[in-house]
Amino acid sequence: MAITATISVPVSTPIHRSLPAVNLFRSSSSFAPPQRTFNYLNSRLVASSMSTEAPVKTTSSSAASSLNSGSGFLHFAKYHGLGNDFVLIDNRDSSEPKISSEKAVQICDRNFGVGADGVIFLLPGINGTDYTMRIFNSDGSEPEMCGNGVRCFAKFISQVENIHGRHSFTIHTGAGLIVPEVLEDGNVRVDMGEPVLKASDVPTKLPANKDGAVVKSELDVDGVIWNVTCVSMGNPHCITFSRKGSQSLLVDELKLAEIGPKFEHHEMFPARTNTEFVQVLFNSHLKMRVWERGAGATLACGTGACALVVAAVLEGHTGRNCTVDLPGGPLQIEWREEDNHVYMTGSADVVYYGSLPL
Ligand SMILES: N[C@@H](CCC[C@H](N)C(=O)O)C(=O)O
Repeated sequence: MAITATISVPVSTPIHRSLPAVNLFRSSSSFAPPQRTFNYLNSRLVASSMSTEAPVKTTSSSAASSLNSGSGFLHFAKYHGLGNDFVLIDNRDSSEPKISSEKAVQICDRNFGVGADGVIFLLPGINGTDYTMRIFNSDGSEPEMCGNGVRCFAKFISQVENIHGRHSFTIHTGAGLIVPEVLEDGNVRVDMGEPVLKASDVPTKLPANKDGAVVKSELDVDGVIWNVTCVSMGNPHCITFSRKGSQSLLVDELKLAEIGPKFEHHEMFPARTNTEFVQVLFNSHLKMRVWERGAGATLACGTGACALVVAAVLEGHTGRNCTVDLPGGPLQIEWREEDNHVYMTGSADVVYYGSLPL
């Protein structure tokens, strides 16, 4: 596939190159502040009562108005959350993604495409939510959720809807209701809902303990026994802090590309799995490397960081409030006792705007 792209870089004097003439990032006249009451069908998550300050919506945005579209072009924004990078597509005018999973694979290709860990679609909300998020991994598979992706998604909505100040949205995802809040400092705090520990729901075939969970169980990967805990944040995660009989992992020494795929495709994980290799630095500070289902080694995984803090608490390594160092930077994760929800706070940044011939 030949991909040619036009890009606009978000600097103070934007570079605008030959973009055709219809505003892609249309200012939505139907915008209303995020709703707080809705009838949501997926009961895994409960609506957050996060308070927000009134967002400010202005009439124009230089970044948004720099993106003009014409027929035959796919316009996108490239974002990253700690180096976990995504192509975001404004899909508010349709409930079906504008491009196929095959096209997403081509776009994600780092040599022949734009290059990304996934493609994310901003779709109309359903079940009373403000918006729907769908995502294709770089291999074309569709995961239920993406933590770094949802922070990028929130910043993307702020941009296309031209909202400033502190504000939050309700997002329908394959993992249920997710509530990101864009903070004054530009970081995004996300109510990621409750972790799922029941083995069959993660899903994993590993034998469960009396509570139905897989905590510090043994997993044989090509003759090496790893101690693993399995957690779903809507998508499946296998977390390991050590091999059997050895001390805490030194994650920088792992040959991730060699061992990651063996976890991902292990017969104990019928829906494949994301795997987090974790080193305990202190009782509130962890370091991780990740091998993602459908995307391989990435610089960060938000759902993975949430899942590994849950695993760290269950295994007795840390308290419920941790800093997680990922290859691309830190995330602050809290597994709150009062509501059993996991909260993730971190950055999300636009890289550039572009357009591709369809
Ligand atoms: N990078 C993401 C997770 C994306 C989905 C994952 N590859 C899967 O298939 O479950 C994150 O930040 O959570």
